[in-house]
Amino acid sequence: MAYDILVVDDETDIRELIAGILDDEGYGTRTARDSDSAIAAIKDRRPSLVVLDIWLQGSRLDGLGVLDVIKQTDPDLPVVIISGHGNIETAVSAIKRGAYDYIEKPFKTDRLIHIVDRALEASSLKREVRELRQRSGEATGIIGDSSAANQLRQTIQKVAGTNSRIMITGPSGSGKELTARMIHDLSPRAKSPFVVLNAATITPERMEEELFGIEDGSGSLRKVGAMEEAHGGTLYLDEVGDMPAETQSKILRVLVDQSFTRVGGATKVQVDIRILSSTAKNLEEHISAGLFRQDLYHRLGVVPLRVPGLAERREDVPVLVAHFMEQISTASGIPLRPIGDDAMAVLQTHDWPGNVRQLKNNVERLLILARGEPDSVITADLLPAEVGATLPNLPTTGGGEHLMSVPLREAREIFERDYLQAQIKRFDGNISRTAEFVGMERSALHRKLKTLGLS
Ligand SMILES: Nc1ncnc2c1ncn2[C@@H]1O[C@H](COP(=O)(O)OP(=O)(O)OP(=O)(O)O)[C@@H](O)[C@H]1O
Repeated sequence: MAYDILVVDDETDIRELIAGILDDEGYGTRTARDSDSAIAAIKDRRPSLVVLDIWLQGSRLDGLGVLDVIKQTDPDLPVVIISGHGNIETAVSAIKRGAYDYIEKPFKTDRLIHIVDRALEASSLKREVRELRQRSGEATGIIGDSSAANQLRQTIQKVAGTNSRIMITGPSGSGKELTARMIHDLSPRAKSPFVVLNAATITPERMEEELFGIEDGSGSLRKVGAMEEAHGGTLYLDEVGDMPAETQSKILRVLVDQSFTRVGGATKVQVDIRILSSTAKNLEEHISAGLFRQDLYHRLGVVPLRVPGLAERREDVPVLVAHFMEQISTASGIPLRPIGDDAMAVLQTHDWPGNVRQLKNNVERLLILARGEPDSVITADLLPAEVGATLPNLPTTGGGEHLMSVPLREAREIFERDYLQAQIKRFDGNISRTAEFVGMERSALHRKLKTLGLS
């Protein structure tokens, strides 16, 4: 998708000049001459970036005022400030209020392009980091050699290039979201956002504001919803069967004309999105029970795609285990451990009701808990009871508790210490860069390090 840059300046010459330069660079541009039309243009459709004059004569708000509105409603929208010569103080104050950078008038074309490029790069990087963090070290592809995994990859390849809507079905933890991400990553929309909305975790009262955003009484944008955030990209509706009936009708309307109104608003917002949905439930039963609209089901599931549970592809277990071990070890610095044949046999014969997610959690726990014994092979007796191993001679923690009865949450705390230690080392002790990488505020990281006894 081409970038869409909004140029806001009260001086027509400068406005047209900036828009012209950016157009020549291949960016799409829109322009606004005052604060109200700028806010209206943003409300109309979220731009990729705003180039904003600081003065805006004759406007209700000056540039800083517009900047404040943007940062309150959409803090991730990058803003480049145009300031008058010798106005460094105001420009610096703009940066403190959240602008990405500023450029002084008169400016050189190259400098404008350079700053805009950098701001766009930083914001897509920011988004990538956020998405990566959401994935929290997840696989970048479907791992597995079974014919079921091969077939799944082939189907993903086939449907990715089309714009068709897809209903992904399969049991919980089987890889539906991963499948949706792969479809997005392989599609022409890959450079635009992939936005996840999990209907099972949002209360019916908040569903519409999460999907469509909010406008207040005066028509100002208060919150960007998932539909708008996904503009140009893909919206993944997880557990779509849990959508309240009223929201289902509204989604149906979006599918028909690719536009919607925000909660509390009247203006139509046009979006270009591809919708992928998923369900672990039997939606046909939901339809018979009158809980899900049949017409919506057909429109969302133009292409149905089923992700098989792990019990249907046991041959994938060894390669998944190896993959997760490596992933966790790389992220945390915990050394890899070889896994014994007996343990692997147990893992491969287990039924995995929680599918790949459950297997992954167990691998994580094994790696963390086996880390005290360098080079030791992970044996079946280290496996948790629910996985079906016999548990004689369990190693014990300092407190005398059985290691495998340590809940994953506590195991993760042990893991967290190693993880943070490894990241700090990686960034040569630089706390700011570590904090940015692990997605924490600097002060929060400091506190965490203290609690963990690391500082
Ligand atoms: N074939 C696979 N290869 C590598 N990793 C996988 C695979 N399948 C699933 N995973 C990983 O397992 C975890 C669960 O997968 P995912 O979240 O995609 O499942 P889901 O079916 O969407 O779950 P839910 O129904 O709970 O939403 C994720 O960490 C994912 O990266």
